[in-house]
Amino acid sequence: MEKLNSNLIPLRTDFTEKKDRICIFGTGDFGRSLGLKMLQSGYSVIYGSRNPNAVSMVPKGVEVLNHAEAAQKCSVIFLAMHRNHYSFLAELSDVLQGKILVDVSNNLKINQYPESNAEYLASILPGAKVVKAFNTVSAWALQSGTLDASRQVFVCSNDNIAKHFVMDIVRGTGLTPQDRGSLLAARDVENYPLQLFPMWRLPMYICAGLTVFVFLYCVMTMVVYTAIYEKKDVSYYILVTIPNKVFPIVSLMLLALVYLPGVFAAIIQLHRGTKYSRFPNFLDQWMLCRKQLGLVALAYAFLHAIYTLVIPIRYSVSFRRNNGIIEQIKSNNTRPFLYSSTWRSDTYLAFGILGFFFYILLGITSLPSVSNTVNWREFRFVQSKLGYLTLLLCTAHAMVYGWDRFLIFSRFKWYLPPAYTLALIIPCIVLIFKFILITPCIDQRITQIRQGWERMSKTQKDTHLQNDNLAI
Ligand SMILES: NC(=O)C1=CN([C@@H]2O[C@H](COP(=O)(O)OP(=O)(O)OC[C@H]3O[C@@H](n4cnc5c(N)ncnc54)[C@H](OP(=O)(O)O)[C@@H]3O)[C@@H](O)[C@H]2O)C=CC1
Ligand SMILES: [Cu+2]
Repeated sequence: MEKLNSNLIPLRTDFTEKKDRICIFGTGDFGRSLGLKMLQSGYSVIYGSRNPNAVSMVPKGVEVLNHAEAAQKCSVIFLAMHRNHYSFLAELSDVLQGKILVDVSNNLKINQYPESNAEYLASILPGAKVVKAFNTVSAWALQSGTLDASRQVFVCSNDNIAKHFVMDIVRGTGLTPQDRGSLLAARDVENYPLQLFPMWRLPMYICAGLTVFVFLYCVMTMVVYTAIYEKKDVSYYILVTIPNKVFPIVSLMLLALVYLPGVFAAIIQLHRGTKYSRFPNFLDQWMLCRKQLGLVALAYAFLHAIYTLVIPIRYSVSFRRNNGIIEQIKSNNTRPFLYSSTWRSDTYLAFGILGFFFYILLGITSLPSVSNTVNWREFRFVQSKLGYLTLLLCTAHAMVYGWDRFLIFSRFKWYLPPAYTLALIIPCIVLIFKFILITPCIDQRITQIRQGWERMSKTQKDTHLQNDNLAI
């Protein structure tokens, strides 16, 4: 304790100039914007530049000195320059000894260098306290004050005190610091601004692939087939009828794909008899993007609902309806009221509405602001139990809608089933396996595996049995 205090106290007194003086090396875009922001937030700013006398455009009222002079006056120095210029800092190692150096740099490509810029800086100046921060906010955002994107600033360093000091500066400028740990995290922090929706990429590819496939399949089975074999032109299906098949079909497939990896994982665990082994890489990736898959599925379900609502106002539909009435009048023959059709249409509509309702509920609970208000068990209950219920209702909705058009009743050839029968394959697999997995003996086995039963000692097993109610 004694030793710890003697280490900490002198350091803290070193940096008592909080809200006082901050040094920025580099008078480029970022250096100028950061300086302005610091001034507005109540800090005084000194710039370190190669040509102190030739510098223009820096905020009014700031001092511009050469690097060594500027560094001497401050204990915190922001390096607003590119990594390839860091080498000259080695000459300043004496004056930078013990100072906090904030590395704000970004690269042009992900993993451009073998080590992160911050670690590289720390290797050039072993005597300085390197902190990675501010690289996730743009110069433009700092200057305009409209931080449209994230206000979060990731901060990491091997020196805890220096890190917390910089986190206070971040707070002082109205931004939100997020502690990312040691400099080992710097590589991820540097890659972060270069990423473009990394978690959305796989779901988007899957969604685009399925959409194109189902669309072409529908065009072939509905438009081309009818044109060739029935000599009828129904190409107008392409704008509403076919999209209103593609959206629900792909939505149902995607929702099933959210739950399929869970089934695979359970089967793998059952097969291996332990949960202490890694899943194949593809399954890991798949598990990680389930939320995004679910949200795309929800968006498609929305489109399906909207497309369905416009059906009555379509010309082709009202024409057929009116024509039907005229036919009946002309032939003086009233069609009978079909109870089976009433039941069928009401059933699939009811399943559809309830399925859509739970779909939306699932989407809402995945929003961070909502999921923060429920505990882990509640979240799991909603996402898993309600998720399967949604899948069940939506699958039932599709089955009842098209049951008479199923494979064997299809007017198409057996090798060209209607697209929605294809769509039912994955949901049915998931639901059947889920049903098998929740049967008591298999469920118990999975719970044992998840609790690492085999690896436990007798006493551990006893405690587990006592705590059984708490088990997942
Ligand atoms: N622009 C942005 O939106 C963001 C930038 N960053 C990072 O901030 C850093 C600076 O970016 P930015 O301001 O846009 O870049 P600029 O090219 O606009 O400015 C870089 C500054 O570095 C200094 N410099 C240039 N060459 C040398 C050298 N050979 N030796 C020493 N100093 C040199 C110069 O300052 P002087 O002439 O005064 O010496 C120059 O103005 C980069 O690492 C970038 O990745 C991070 C987040 C956002
Ligand atoms: Cu539907």
